[in-house]
Amino acid sequence: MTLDHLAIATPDLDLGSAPYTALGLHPEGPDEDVPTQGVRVRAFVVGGSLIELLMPTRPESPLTSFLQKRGAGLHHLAFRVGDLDAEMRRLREQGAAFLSPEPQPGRAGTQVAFLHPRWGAGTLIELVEHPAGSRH
Ligand SMILES: CC[C@@H](C(=O)O)C(=O)SCCNC(=O)CCNC(=O)[C@H](O)C(C)(C)COP(=O)(O)OP(=O)(O)OC[C@H]1O[C@@H](n2cnc3c(N)ncnc32)[C@H](O)[C@@H]1OP(=O)(O)O
Ligand SMILES: [Co+2]
Repeated sequence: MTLDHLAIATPDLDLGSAPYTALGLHPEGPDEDVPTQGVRVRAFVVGGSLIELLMPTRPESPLTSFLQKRGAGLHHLAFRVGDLDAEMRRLREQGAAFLSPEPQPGRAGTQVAFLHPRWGAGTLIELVEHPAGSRH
């Protein structure tokens, strides 16, 4: 399993990007809206992983309540899996609690599923399956 991305919550993508651009990182492509999650994403490639900055695009986005309750900063870790359905079945057999019953659309054509932060010992953990042939 590999680390697919770290996600950082920010109220403003340009503000949130400042430390990463100062470090010499560049956005991978244009910002992407993911309406099913209520977020806009800016992704920076770091080695084989991404840092994703997430900004809410509507009041009921999970990022809106996160920013209100906790402020800007690390929001979740995401691990890349080959077969998301199989991995969800395997973890459910061990008692894992997913936040939605089925995989949902993520950025760049991915399918994603989130595990409750309680299961993640205080960290929100996401599993990601990429479409065949994609790098990031
Ligand atoms: C860009 C698209 C996609 C991708 O391709 O990568 C994404 O990453 S989308 C990212 C945004 N989507 C999500 O986060 C979906 C999953 N999240 C949720 O369903 C909710 O955010 C949540 C985790 C269930 C929290 O919902 P909320 O309504 O805010 O509930 P609470 O405030 O009551 O929180 C419950 C509990 O969990 C703790 N918490 C909340 N968020 C986090 C977090 N990001 N990291 C760690 N812990 C978190 C919160 O403090 C509460 O703890 P207790 O008080 O101890 O119960
Ligand atoms: Co994510």
